[in-house]
Amino acid sequence: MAAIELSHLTKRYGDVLALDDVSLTVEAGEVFGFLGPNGAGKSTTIDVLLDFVRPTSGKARVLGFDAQRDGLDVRRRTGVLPDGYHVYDRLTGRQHVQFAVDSKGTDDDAAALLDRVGIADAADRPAGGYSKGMRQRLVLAMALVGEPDLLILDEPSTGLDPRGASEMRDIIRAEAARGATVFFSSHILEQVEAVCDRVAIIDEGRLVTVDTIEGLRAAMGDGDTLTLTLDAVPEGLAEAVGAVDGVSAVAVDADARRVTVHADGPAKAAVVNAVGTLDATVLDLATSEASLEELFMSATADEDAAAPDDAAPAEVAP
Ligand SMILES: Nc1ncnc2c1ncn2[C@@H]1O[C@H](COP(=O)(O)OP(=O)(O)OP(=O)(O)O)[C@@H](O)[C@H]1O
Repeated sequence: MAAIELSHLTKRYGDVLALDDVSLTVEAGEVFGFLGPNGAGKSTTIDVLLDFVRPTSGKARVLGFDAQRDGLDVRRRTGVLPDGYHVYDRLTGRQHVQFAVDSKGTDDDAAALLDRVGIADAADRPAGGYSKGMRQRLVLAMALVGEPDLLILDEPSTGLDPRGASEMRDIIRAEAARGATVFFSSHILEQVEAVCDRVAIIDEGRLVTVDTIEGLRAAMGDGDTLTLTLDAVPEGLAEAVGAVDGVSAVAVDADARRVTVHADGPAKAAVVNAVGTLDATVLDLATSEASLEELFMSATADEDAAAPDDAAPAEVAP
């Protein structure tokens, strides 16, 4: 059974088309990343899944239930870390988690959950005095109550330091290992890359792509960045390298005597050969995989900006 099934989901707020005909299936047990820039429609999608917002048209099924008709059933089996959750200043961390335990009617141990998210020491302090990261951890503990079948995490790393973000990833992995489906939104790409089975990219309400990270990389084609350090920058370097088949961008840093090239696999050797025909010696050579950041920028860029111009290679930052 699919954990989440969106079919032709559309949401309008007056003139704003927040979701535009979004169809998407998340399988049970998947860790699924929902990526997109600010205002893309991520929170709106999550709000529809939880029936906080009604779609203008289209359908959402969650854990086999109609999200709009059986919202209560969905919420009973789902743990949610909402965007911008406000804690109750005067209640302690323990009271918050106990409240979630009582509301869901489970027998979870509040202290154990607070320990799991790393704030056991602060369990009996009022949450009003918690830092942003501690609040985020507290709300995560509440989301974990009752071993939910589905965890919906809206920007889960907000406010977390690197260690907190790493612990968040460990918890996501552990929840998936237990059999839960995890659906989380983010614009922090490393978070997604580190834990996700698949990723959807949404932009301006439209689903741009749904794929694995590896699939995304393969689809982008012109994968790698090649950096050559030379003994000198010869005349016509950018032109010679830019003319190589498979090169999509060239940048020359004359001061550092460095040329950075965006090229597909076979083109890399041809680039080195092209430099060899000029009056220059290659002192050093480094390649790196296209980062998810580049993939994301490329997937959400305007079509004009995304398309490399073969005739005149665009500059890329070295
Ligand atoms: N209640 C609302 N009334 C009017 N417009 C709204 C409302 N909620 C969202 N929108 C608009 O819908 C679009 C999608 O917003 P949404 O909050 O879903 O984006 P998001 O991807 O979650 O963004 P962010 O990463 O900034 O949280 C935006 O243009 C936003 O201004």
